[in-house]
Amino acid sequence: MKIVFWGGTGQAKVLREALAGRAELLAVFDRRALASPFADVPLYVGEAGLEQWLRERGGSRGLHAAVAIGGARGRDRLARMDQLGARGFALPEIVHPRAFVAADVRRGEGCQILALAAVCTCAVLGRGVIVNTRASVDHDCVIGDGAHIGPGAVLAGEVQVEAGAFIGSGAVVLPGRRIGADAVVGAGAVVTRDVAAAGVVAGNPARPHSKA
Ligand SMILES: CC(=O)SCCNC(=O)CCNC(=O)[C@H](O)C(C)(C)COP(=O)(O)OP(=O)(O)OC[C@H]1O[C@@H](n2cnc3c(N)ncnc32)[C@H](O)[C@@H]1OP(=O)(O)O
Repeated sequence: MKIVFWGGTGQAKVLREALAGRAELLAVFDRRALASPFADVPLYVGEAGLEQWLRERGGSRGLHAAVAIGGARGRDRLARMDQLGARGFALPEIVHPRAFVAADVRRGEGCQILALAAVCTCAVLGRGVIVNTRASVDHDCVIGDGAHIGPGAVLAGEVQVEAGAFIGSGAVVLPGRRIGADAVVGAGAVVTRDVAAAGVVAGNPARPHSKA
């Protein structure tokens, strides 16, 4: 598969490694004028850079794209997926060969499931979801579009994570809890109660977090 990435930072490096030997990376795009993260792949800046590249190449026919935007920026990832899809790129899922994904897991386009992650039976992943390195999504979890389950986070069974939410590294969410849309769960938090939409929680047990 021939692929381009939108996003030229750490997530791009991780995605390329996840695809090693299975895809040819042709170009990286970013809204900022960054140095390319790869010595052998050029970085083009912004929409204008993408347009120029497509003109030179003669279009997006047969090409794939992945959006390498992580952190709490799930809405940005989804918006960029929409733009690339509208330009004719296919948006494949990227599953690291050393991730475990149960055969019955349903997942939307453009999901990214990284090394040593586990996604267990009857889980449902929306569009553009990231299950990051060594994260665990247990049985019957439902993860909304654009949500990001951070490195090493653990979702017990039947957890619901709504669209755009971000679960920080190493957080634990107890069975059946609901994390509202666009909420942020801090690194290492232990979530014992539901989290409201757009809420930010941290600590053990997790409590609403505000800047000091
Ligand atoms: C591969 C990858 O890297 S994927 C990306 C993974 N990224 C993460 O997991 C990051 C998750 N984000 C966090 O945990 C953040 O710190 C948040 C969202 C909880 C808080 O962010 P901010 O409000 O910007 O926190 P800020 O850094 O200003 O710290 C404010 C206070 O909260 C404390 N704090 C920050 N994060 C946490 C946390 N996770 N748990 C407990 N306390 C925390 C800080 O120590 C600070 O306390 P102080 O004022 O007494 O020194």
